[in-house]
Amino acid sequence: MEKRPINADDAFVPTSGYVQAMAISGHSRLLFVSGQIPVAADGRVPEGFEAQCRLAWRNVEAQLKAAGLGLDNLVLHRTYLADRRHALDNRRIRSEMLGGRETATTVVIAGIFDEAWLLEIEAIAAA
Ligand SMILES: CC(=[NH2+])C(=O)[O-]
Repeated sequence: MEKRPINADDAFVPTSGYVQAMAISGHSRLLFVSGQIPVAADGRVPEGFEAQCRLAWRNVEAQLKAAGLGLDNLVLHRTYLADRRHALDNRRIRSEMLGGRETATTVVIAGIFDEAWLLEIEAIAAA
């Protein structure tokens, strides 16, 4: 499978850890990951955005792993933030959790299902 990042020359080029588009070819499997929430396997919801963001990403990675995939397979992810004030921390933590990997992405400020959850992350991966 080949992933080819695309940033059109005649449009805004992001500098915050994502690409404007991702072309994939030669893949045989797609994985659609539901919104991953900041809830641990034991039902615990950690305090604060930093801990919740890291946990939601670990949950994304767990779903990828369960399907025999990993972070290198990510093509697109979409993050729903409960509050715009978390936007810059979200970028920083996302970049750390992805080890600098850049994919197509969207960040939306939204009401999350449970008020205790400060974000939710859905993803698409290919292999
Ligand atoms: C995609 C986007 N708005 C961000 O902050 O990474």
